[in-house]
Amino acid sequence: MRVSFLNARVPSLHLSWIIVCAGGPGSGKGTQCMMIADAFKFTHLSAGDLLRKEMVSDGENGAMIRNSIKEGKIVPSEITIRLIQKAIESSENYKFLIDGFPRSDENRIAFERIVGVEPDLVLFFECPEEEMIKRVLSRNQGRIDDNIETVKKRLQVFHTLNLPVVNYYSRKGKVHKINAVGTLDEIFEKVRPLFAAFSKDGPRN
Ligand SMILES: Nc1ncnc2c1ncn2[C@@H]1O[C@H](COP(=O)(O)OP(=O)(O)O)[C@@H](O)[C@H]1O
Ligand SMILES: Nc1ccn([C@H]2C[C@H](O)[C@@H](COP(=O)(O)OP(=O)(O)O)O2)c(=O)n1
Ligand SMILES: [Mg+2]
Repeated sequence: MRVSFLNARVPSLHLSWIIVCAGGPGSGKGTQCMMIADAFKFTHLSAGDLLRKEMVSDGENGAMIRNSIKEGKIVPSEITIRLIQKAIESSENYKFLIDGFPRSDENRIAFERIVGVEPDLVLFFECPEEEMIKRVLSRNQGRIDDNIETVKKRLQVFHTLNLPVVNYYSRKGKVHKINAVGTLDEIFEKVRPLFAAFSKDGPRN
């Protein structure tokens, strides 16, 4: 177990690789992250999955998280960061793939302030809007936000809040764009070469 670091800048996280996965709803982030995590031994942390788990727990924020997700809005950063930190803390790994976070400049700035690290690489899955809508509406996971009304709101949030984060990291030379149209394997073959640099286990130098 790592040394506890909630609400503190943690030296051990500075020894980890952090890769962020961005893209609109249905662009295939979760699917590719699972394939990457499996092939390259990354710990996959989906911000949406962590929030959905918290939503159904007895925690005090459950109702608020449910409402935000239903409305396609971004949950306050402190809540999401706390869940991500807890997941990192309980891991022995030094390689993290964070899926769907940061999703706004507010998310990003709070993460930098609280955790004190920046991603090493940002994968950005580019997908046409009609394709994203089609995929979300046929996802079939019983999610309260996979309906046309909420998807439209999420696409709006993607343009106004998510893309500025991608643009910020792009200016820092950290973004790698991937065309997200194709079969799962075709997309994974575009992702694979980027991970050659992260194939070693253990702490980074
Ligand atoms: N390349 C692809 N082509 C077609 N369908 C896909 C592709 N990648 C993922 N999907 C499907 O589209 C839906 C959304 O994918 P998901 O990985 O959950 O996206 P995201 O996490 O970006 O919302 C899922 O039902 C998934 O099985
Ligand atoms: N950083 C984040 C990530 C997700 N959320 C909320 C708001 C999002 O619409 C939902 C669902 O996110 P999720 O990443 O699971 O959605 P997609 O995989 O892109 O379809 O969770 C958030 O508030 N903050
Ligand atoms: Mg997802």
